[in-house]
Amino acid sequence: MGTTQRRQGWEWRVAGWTVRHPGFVAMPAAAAASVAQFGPATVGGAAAGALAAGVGWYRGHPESWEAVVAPRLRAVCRRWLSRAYLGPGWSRVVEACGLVTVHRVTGVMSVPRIIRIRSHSPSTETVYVRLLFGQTPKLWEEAAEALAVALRAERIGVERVGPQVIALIVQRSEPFDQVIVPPDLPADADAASLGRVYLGETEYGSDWHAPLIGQHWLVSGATGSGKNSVTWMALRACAPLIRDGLVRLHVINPKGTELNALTPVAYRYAESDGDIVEVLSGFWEIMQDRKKVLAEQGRRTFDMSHHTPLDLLLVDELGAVTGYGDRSLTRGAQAVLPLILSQARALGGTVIGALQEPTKDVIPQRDLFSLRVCLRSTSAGHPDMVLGEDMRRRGALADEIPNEPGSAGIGFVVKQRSRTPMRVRAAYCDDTDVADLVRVAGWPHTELAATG
Ligand SMILES: Nc1ncnc2c1ncn2[C@@H]1O[C@H](COP(=O)(O)OP(=O)(O)OP(=O)(O)O)[C@@H](O)[C@H]1O
Repeated sequence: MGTTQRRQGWEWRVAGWTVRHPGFVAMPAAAAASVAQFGPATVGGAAAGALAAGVGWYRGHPESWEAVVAPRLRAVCRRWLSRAYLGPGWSRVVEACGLVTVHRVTGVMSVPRIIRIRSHSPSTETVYVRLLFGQTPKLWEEAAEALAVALRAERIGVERVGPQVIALIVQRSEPFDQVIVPPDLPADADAASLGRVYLGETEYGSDWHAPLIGQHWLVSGATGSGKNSVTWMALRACAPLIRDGLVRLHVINPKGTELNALTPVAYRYAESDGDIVEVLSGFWEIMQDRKKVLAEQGRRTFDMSHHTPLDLLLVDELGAVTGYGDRSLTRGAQAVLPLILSQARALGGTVIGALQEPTKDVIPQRDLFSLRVCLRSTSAGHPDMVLGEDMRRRGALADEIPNEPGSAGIGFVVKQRSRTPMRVRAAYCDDTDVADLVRVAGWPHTELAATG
């Protein structure tokens, strides 16, 4: 086929645009047809009625308006009123960031097309883009910082959506400007759901949930980043189950701070090196016994019951326990912790570990933690270390979360399906909430609480 320097005719380009955006033709056409059919007064009356209904909805039921209408309205405004996403503006942005291609012979510039925009929260929008022939998602990941400057965004994450399609997560401002208040404690064991524990909110304005049963969680963050808020939210979900003996807490608290509030409700509690090794070994023995019980019962999966409760191991300062603590401690911990992490999930053992400095030697078997949360970190290498390779480049800028009290509890997790980082904020339990939790979880058999 020959090569020409002529561009495609404008009428073809207009026709293509119209096919891609049928609403722009269909809506005026429908309005004109309605006026012709029913007369301007009837159509005007219907439009005024619809407007009044919209205003009524906006004023009368803000929650459903925010959930249903606001994201759509925001998306339309961003798409068609923001100059950055309109034809020439978007071309300028992607050209400046080196994301266009230029035909070798004709010199015609091809611009990646915006397929659609979604805006689930006022601070964040998701821009779906069709890649040009020869482009890779990685190219866009590498240009993310330049794109953020060009679009005047705080952060841009790049998510692979499908063949030739990526989503740019454009964070315009901090989505979390308020402390998130935890929901009420579950009234009884039936109301507690460990398959879907409420942890806080996501940058899209939706609730952040994670399963606890059959999982291990890892929370990493610099000092003062709010690591314990994730642990407290897990414990809130468990409170009535702890009271009823369906969940048992094994608490390892080398720093001796904050988690010591759990002493009255812990099944086992340890602060000193010797006690820590003993609690870890005891936990592993329980798991081995559980293996026998399940085998005797001919069961392959664990069901929470009084006979086989969920054993929840909380390890504050995992780094000290596995890495930089006294040798007798780290050697003892390393003898059993990898076994616990690899085998306990199916046996009704769950681990929640918190650490400050995520390095290879202090995170034992990172991939065995199914939920990994990276709160504010002190190094650009930490997000990848905790969340997985390339996560910082895809937008998990945990090292850029400001070091100030207003940012505590904010961090990143990885969306399971798309392997993309998502900004989240954990709800915050203050001292009164912790006291309530301990009161509700108050276990009648505290005399069994062992070490510590
Ligand atoms: N989820 C949250 N939302 C809002 N503020 C929070 C949240 N979590 C903690 N904070 C605030 O941040 C402060 C520090 O939190 P916290 O001590 O739990 O951090 P940390 O990561 O456990 O620190 P360290 O490693 O030093 O123990 C708390 O006193 C509280 O005021």
